[in-house]
This record gives sequence, structure tokens and C-alpha cells, in this order.
Amino acid sequence: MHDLIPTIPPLDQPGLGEALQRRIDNKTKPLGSLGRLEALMLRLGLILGSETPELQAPQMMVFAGDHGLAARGVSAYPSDVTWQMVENFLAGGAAVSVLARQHGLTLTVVDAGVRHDFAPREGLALCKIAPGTADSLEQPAMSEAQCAQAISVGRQLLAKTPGNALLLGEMGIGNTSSAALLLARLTRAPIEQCTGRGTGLDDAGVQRKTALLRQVLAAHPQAKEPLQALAAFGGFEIAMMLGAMLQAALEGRVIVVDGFIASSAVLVAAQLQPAVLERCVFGHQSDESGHALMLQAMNAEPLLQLGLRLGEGSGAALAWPLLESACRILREMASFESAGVSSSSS
Ligand SMILES: O=C(O)c1ccc[n+]([C@@H]2O[C@H](COP(=O)([O-])O)[C@@H](O)[C@H]2O)c1
Ligand SMILES: Cc1cc2nc[nH]c2cc1C
Repeated sequence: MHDLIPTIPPLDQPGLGEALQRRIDNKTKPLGSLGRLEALMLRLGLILGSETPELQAPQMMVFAGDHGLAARGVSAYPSDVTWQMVENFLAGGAAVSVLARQHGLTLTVVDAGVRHDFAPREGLALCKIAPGTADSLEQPAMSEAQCAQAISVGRQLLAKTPGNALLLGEMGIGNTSSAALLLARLTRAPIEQCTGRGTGLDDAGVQRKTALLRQVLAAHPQAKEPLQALAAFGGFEIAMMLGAMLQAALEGRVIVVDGFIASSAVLVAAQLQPAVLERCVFGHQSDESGHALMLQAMNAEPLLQLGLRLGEGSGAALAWPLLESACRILREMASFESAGVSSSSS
């Protein structure tokens, strides 16, 4: 456990918060007039340890995995869509491919546990722990050893990746079930409040999914600790994302979180190492019901609310220009003094 989960210290560089706030307040604008962008500036400055932070070589990592539970009809789509979308990401045709190109994000697709053999190629990290998780109604989705391996591989992957910003995406038919189960177990929220339509279940489908997830929760009463819950409910992509995020936090990188599933990895991380949260920027609030509750549980304030429910890292990528603007404003915008503008009427 000690080697697996690094200790993430709180962000506290003496005086930096005050210096950043002074710098923000001295920019040529009415005090506070850049609204929530000002909180983002402060956060990015604190994470990157600079009054003039610069985002470098941003990495969009899309972690993919399949889920044993998907065979029980918890998704509106078949499991094969997972590998087919991985091919689409790599071919450049998915939403995240387009957004990564638009914003200059290096896209890496990580096979954390897809039920398919991929030919090696550029942009694909072959890190398969197993071809899909087990059916969590019958047994833990992952063994504790598999879960630990996924976390460890995620950490190693990130450690050899350049840049100071990590954007987290995922792909996995059935993974809103894992995220809902983690939310229910780790926050003790009722499963009905955690379960949503995912890829597009109708009302009857959501009812069936909720009933099944209630049974899955009951099948693992002992899985109370964050890592036990993660192993019980899956999946490989969530565990590997957790590893990458922990390593990114340890290395002082900015972590840009996508929707419901990426946030579930943060929920696990935050219960293990609460200071991880200080390094996270939440890109958006997903339309998946349950995400609002999950964000609330972490005191997180997402940047965008566009009604997205796609995953892939799409919401993180869409929020990315706001992070770039925040850093640029800190670096380039004039102060009252440098521009010769009167600072207030008093
Ligand atoms: O990120 C989100 O908030 C989100 C909300 C709903 C669905 N998804 C995506 O849809 C898939 C999971 O949905 P499901 O219905 O198969 O559990 C998976 O590939 C996710 O990337 C993602
Ligand atoms: C087509 C499709 C694309 C996705 N991207 C992320 N999750 C997805 C689920 C489906 C079904």
C-alpha cells in the first residue's frame, strides 16, 4: 500500500497564494471582474508553483476497459463499442480526437483492459491487465492484485510522459455502473441517486440497472475501504486513471477531470489522499444524474455545464482553453501600474 499510493502533500508554498491574489487584483480590471476565472488563475498558479504559470505539453489520456457487468444489460450499447471506439479515437474520428487536435493536446489511448487485441501503433499504450473485468454480481470485478497492478501501471505510464497537465478521459461500455457503485459505497448515498441513463437507457432500463446495482452492492458488503470498493466494482480503466492521477499529483501537474467516470476515480483518490483534490480542475458537470452529487461530495466546482454525457475526456478538452486563458492572463495582462491606469476612485 505504501509503495502503491504515494503521499500527496497539501499545496502550501509560503506567500504564493497572497502573491498570486495581489497579482490578480492588480490587473487592469475592476476588482473580481473576471469572476471564476480568477479562482482558476489562483489554483493554477498554486499547482504549478508560479505567479506566471505556463501550461506545457498537455496530455489527453483516454483509459479504456470492458466490464463483465455489461453482459447483464446495464448499458444501451454492446461491449464491442469499447474496442470499436478505441479504433475510432486512434483513427482521429471521435469527438475527443477532434478536440485534442483543435487544442493541441497529445492524445494517448490506453488499453487498460479492453476485451480485444489491438495491433500496436503510435498513440496507443498497451497496458491490458485482463480482457475485461469479471461480473461484479458474482465476484469482485478485479482481484486486489489486478487492482494494484492497474494503479501501478497508471503511475508508471504517467511518470514517463512529458508535460505539466494531464486531461483524463475514459471509454468503457458499462462503466457508469462502476462509477455509480463507487459513489454509493464511498458516500453512502442511496443507489437510486447514483444511477443514471449512461449511454441512453430509457426509464425502464434505468429501473432495471438500479435494481441490479443494488444487488451488486449487497454482494460486496465487506468492500468498504476505497481500494476494496474499487476492486469490487471495477474497472481497469478507473483504477489505471487513479494511478495516473496520483502520479500527476505527486509530480505537481494540473489534473483536468472529465465527467462522471473520471470523477469517480478522483473520488477514490480523494479518500486515499485528500490533497489530490487541490491539483484537480473539474472540466464540466455531466448530465449523468449522480455527477452533481459526486461533485458535491468533493466540494468541486466544475467549469462548464453544457449537458454533455459523452465521456472520452470531451468535457475536459472543452474546458482546456479556459485554463490556457487563465495562465495567459496571469502572465500577459497589464497591471494598473504598468499600464498607467488609475486603480480606484478612493
Ligand atoms: O463522462 C460521463 O459523464 C459519461 C456519462 C455517460 C456515458 N459516458 C460514456 O458512456 C459509456 C458508459 O455508459 P454505459 O451506459 O455503458 O455505462 C462510457 O464509454 C463513458 O465514456 C460518460
Ligand atoms: C458511440 C459511443 C461513443 C462513446 N464515447 C464514450 N462512450 C461512448 C459510448 C458510445 C456508445
